[in-house]
Amino acid sequence: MDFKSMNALVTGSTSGIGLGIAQRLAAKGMNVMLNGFGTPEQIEAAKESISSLGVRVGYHGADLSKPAEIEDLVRSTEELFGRVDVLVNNAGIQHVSPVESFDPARWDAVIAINLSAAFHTTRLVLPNMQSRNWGRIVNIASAHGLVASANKSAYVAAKHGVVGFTKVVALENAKTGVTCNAVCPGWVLTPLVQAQVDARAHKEGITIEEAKINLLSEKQPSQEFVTPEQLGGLVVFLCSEDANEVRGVAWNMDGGWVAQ
Ligand SMILES: NC(=O)C1=CN([C@@H]2O[C@H](COP(=O)(O)OP(=O)(O)OC[C@H]3O[C@@H](n4cnc5c(N)ncnc54)[C@H](O)[C@@H]3O)[C@@H](O)[C@H]2O)C=CC1
Ligand SMILES: CC(=O)CC(=O)O
Repeated sequence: MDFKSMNALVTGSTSGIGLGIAQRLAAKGMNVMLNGFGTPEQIEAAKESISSLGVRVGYHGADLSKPAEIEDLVRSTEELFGRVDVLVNNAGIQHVSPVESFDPARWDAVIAINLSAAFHTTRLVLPNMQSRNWGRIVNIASAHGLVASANKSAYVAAKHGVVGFTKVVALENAKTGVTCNAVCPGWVLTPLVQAQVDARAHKEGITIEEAKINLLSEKQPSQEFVTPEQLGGLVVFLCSEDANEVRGVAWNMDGGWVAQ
């Protein structure tokens, strides 16, 4: 399988896990369409980190809570590269609150960005993948797609939804060359988690370093953060020929979180 003739769309790839995955795919020779928010400098740096690997790079700022912008993102990627071979649904946000005080607007945003966006991108790329009888869809779920934690109702519901959706897409395409799988990371030290570390340090009156240790100790037996690069390596594997019969899995990479 020649990754060098392939094109990937990675949502939420201006930082964190998405950028790490985009860089690993680009290092294998895939052209990459980036998406996500950020300052012009951040977006330029993300693009440069991909183009410096000798592949083509595009950027589209679609807000994934808006289906019309998702349609434009997919259409623009197909126009730029000719087709989408690999779709990585990665964009996500977090909101932490008990159910009774959970802001309904935050609930809607988490469900839209973390779950519904994956439905929209998938429904839009599938027909062309099916007509070519090849495609890879990788959904970045979470350990929270397999088990729950208090105060994360929307996130846990969305991530469990992503795992369920992944299985359905895998089954509907099981007799084709299109596979769909989920990756379920444990803690990764990205802006999404740094905000929780900072909040914890503030609330408990401890240092940022102590807050990181406490966060890991609670859930992640390895006591080490998973890295975006490691997750990128797993996505590269799921895109390979060796993964032709990996279908509908929810593959955790979580330092032992869900083994407990
Ligand atoms: N950091 C962690 O410990 C874990 C993260 N995840 C998941 O990994 C994915 C990436 O998260 P991180 O890299 O940690 O977070 P991050 O905050 O570093 O990156 C999120 C990305 O999504 C983009 N984004 C946010 N809202 C968007 C919107 N409305 N439209 C388009 N793009 C939007 C951001 O601009 C950014 O590029 C998320 O789905 C998250 O739930 C899963 C397990 C663990
Ligand atoms: C483990 C994750 O998915 C991150 C979180 O719960 O905030």
